[in-house]
Amino acid sequence: MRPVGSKYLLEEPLGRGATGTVWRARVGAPPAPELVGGARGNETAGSEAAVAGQPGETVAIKVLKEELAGDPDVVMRFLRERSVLLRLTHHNIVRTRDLVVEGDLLALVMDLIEGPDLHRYLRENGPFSPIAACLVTAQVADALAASHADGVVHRDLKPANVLLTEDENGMRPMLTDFGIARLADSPGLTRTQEFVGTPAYVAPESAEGRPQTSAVDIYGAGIVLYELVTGRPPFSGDNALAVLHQHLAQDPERPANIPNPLWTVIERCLRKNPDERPSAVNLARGLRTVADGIGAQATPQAAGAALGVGALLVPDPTPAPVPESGSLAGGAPGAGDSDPTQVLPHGAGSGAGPGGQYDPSAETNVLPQTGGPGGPGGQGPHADPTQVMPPVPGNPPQGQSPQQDGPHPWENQLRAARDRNEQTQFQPLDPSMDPLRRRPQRQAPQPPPAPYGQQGYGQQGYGQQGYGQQPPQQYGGQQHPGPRQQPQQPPQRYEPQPSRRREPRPQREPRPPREPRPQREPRQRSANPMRIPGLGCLKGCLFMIVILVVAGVLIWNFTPVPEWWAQGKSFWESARDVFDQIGDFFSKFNG
Ligand SMILES: Nc1ncnc2c1ncn2[C@@H]1O[C@H](COP(=O)(O)OP(=O)(O)OP(=O)(O)O)[C@@H](O)[C@H]1O
Repeated sequence: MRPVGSKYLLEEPLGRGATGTVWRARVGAPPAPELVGGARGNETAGSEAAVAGQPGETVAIKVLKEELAGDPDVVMRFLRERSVLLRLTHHNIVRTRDLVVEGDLLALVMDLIEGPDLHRYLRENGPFSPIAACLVTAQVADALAASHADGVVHRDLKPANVLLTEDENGMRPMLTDFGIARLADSPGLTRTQEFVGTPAYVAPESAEGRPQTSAVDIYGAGIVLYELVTGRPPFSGDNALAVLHQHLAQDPERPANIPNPLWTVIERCLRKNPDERPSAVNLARGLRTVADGIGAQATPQAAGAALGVGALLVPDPTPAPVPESGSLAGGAPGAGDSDPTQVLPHGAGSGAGPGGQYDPSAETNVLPQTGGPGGPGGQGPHADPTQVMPPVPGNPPQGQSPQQDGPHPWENQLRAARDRNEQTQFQPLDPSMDPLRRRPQRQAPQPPPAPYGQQGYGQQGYGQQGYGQQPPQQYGGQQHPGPRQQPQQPPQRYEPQPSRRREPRPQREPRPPREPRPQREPRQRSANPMRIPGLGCLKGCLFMIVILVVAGVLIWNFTPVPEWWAQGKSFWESARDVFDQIGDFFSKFNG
């Protein structure tokens, strides 16, 4: 096990994304009291306290990729975002417990969520019923409302970033990866042309490089909602550029099974103009109204309210702005038109018609060439637009940014944060056990999903035939039969099942708390504890004097110096004599 920070031990990788690897980890023994004191002394001003975990408690730790951790801008953002992320607590947000800076390692410590993510759940269980989709997305919107109120925009909302856990009310979606898009959005990284993003969920303004606000998250929520009811995102294409272009220019196709009120919500969220999208609060309210009104058992009033949901979907008059809006595709206006990350022409905005004017070959310096399936970023005819874009090959060396030339403005904070974490109690570590040396493998492809009823989250869960038909009590105790349900079935709750994502493992014994180490005697330099100031220097002087005396005696006895001295010759005359004698010697020898 590898220690991270002063108190975390990485155990096993849970998965890897574009920005780093998530590990299951354990809180280790608390650091010695004097170290804790030292740590507090170094805490950066104004930062929130990290969540103190219990020894043995399991957590999830996202270790950011090296190229992120090596970028001074990312480190700067990491430090700046610390208090924001630690403050962000909500029922539907995965809590960030700590941010660790240790040497070149940056890591986010989070609560460990045992359930699958929504992407995996969808793949294994198929689409949700409209009611279930509304209720899940409403909770995601709750999380967004809380974060937007705090000025935090997620910017990478997608099913893979919604983890599913369960509580006494049933399954609970929890939004994770807050702030990660912001960290990855470093000028240094975008300059090296690494595109970090997921084309299927990118809002038009992000794709086009316009300023972004919290409305990008509403767009992402609209895509997620669409995907929950249909099983696929609305826009797909041969390559990422084609997908991005559809976000800009194409309206989503309406599937047959979507009730009118639900389509109203989706259509509003997917408006190209961010100012026309509802606020997160209104989205949550609208979705619950729709869920109440579209079931077979809905009252006439609820059905009427659902039909009028459009009136509820009022846009946010003051959307939270995305600071330093370096976009996925290009710089915000004013941010520098020469931004090499520009991929889509500014002119190809919402007004651009299908088949618009943009020439993919002209703006591929960020997006990978669509050279073919399997090629970097070339996603082929069956490309999955939900995949994170791979980095472009042939990038210049990572982590170069202008700030690297001079001292970074956040250097002091960085040093303080590193000091704070550098009291790690290192334990002897078998290299073969070091999880950071073993590159975590992608999880093996899962077997095709078993039929409903045999799955962990299947029939009794949130799936197409589960949650949607028998929503849990928390939603007013009413049943909301969706179009695909059989209303006669007794209400079913989501039963906790072992996650299909990870093999069940034997319960570990909690480690007994470590014995306090015996206090060590302070180190002494000599047997004599009394220190005489200047003694070291005096010893050196005496030693030099002895050497000079010995050298003098040797020169006097074994060289002709005393002779020269007696004859009163100068140094140069003596030296000339010596050379003459040597010359005579050799001429005699030759003769
Ligand atoms: N707090 C957590 N608890 C348990 N598992 C988690 C947690 N956070 C992430 N995971 C899992 O770790 C895996 C990788 O997560 P990560 O966020 O890195 O992936 P991603 O969202 O696909 O990528 P990225 O957001 O970097 O583009 C996912 O399968 C996710 O389900």
